[in-house]
Amino acid sequence: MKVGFLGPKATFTELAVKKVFPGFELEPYRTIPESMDAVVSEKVELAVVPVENTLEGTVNITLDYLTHVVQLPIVGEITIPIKQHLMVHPDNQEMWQDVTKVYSHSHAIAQCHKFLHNQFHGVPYESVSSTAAAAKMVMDHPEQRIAAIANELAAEEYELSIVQRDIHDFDHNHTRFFVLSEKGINFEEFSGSSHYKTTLMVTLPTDKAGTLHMVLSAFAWRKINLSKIESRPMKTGIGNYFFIIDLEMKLDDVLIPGAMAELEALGCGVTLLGSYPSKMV
Ligand SMILES: O=C(O)C(=O)Cc1ccccc1
Repeated sequence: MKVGFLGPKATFTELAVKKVFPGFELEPYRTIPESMDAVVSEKVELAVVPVENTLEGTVNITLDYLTHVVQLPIVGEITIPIKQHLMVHPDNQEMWQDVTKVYSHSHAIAQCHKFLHNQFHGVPYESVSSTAAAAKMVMDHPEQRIAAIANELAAEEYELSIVQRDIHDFDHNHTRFFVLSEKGINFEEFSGSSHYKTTLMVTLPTDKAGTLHMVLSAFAWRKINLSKIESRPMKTGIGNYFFIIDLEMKLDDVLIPGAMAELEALGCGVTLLGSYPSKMV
């Protein structure tokens, strides 16, 4: 089975993939949407995509592409700890404090804002497609005094020197990844986890006051725990939003279908994005 992921080699996404799919054939893609397209066009059986980080919140491109462009079932969730390190080309190791630019993925830069503000005040940073792409760029340009923020594996892969370890601003830095597949993968087998979540996409009717309150109460009186509710733009006009709601339970025959029917009776649109085991590595 082939797994698509945000490349190049040694991204955090690849780390997440390797934790639960060791020995699988890996196919790196330049962007998150390209890795999802590869599932649709059957170049890979599944894709693993970052969806939320503890420090920086939702990876908007992932949720937006999943809700607006491709319809891929979420079959699993992987959460891994994230440790960010600052790395330079070995030629520039001695003068690492004189770097003229820092490259990384926008989420990684955001996770290290305090560090960058204190240690590299005034030094510009630039976001690139992934942390590993930044590391590769530093490897390819020893003549430039640039640094990358990336993980340990990237430092090894691209033969860079880590000059500052653990530069993320808060200790509890984790990222959640979705496993997407149309192949009816049983993620419980791969992850060994039987802790399930269910994710719904809910649109509200435009003309009714208090609908969000009623949506929440449909879950509340059934004692269905919500682990996340996120609003995202419908992209149809200012103020038009839909909701992504994560429920802390497996899709059953009674409670979730009952709640979904209640939301539909309120005039909401409800789509099941997946009911899947959640693995914390
Ligand atoms: O750029 C990467 O390595 C990714 O996999 C995306 C990402 C970036 C920062 C934290 C978690 C995932």
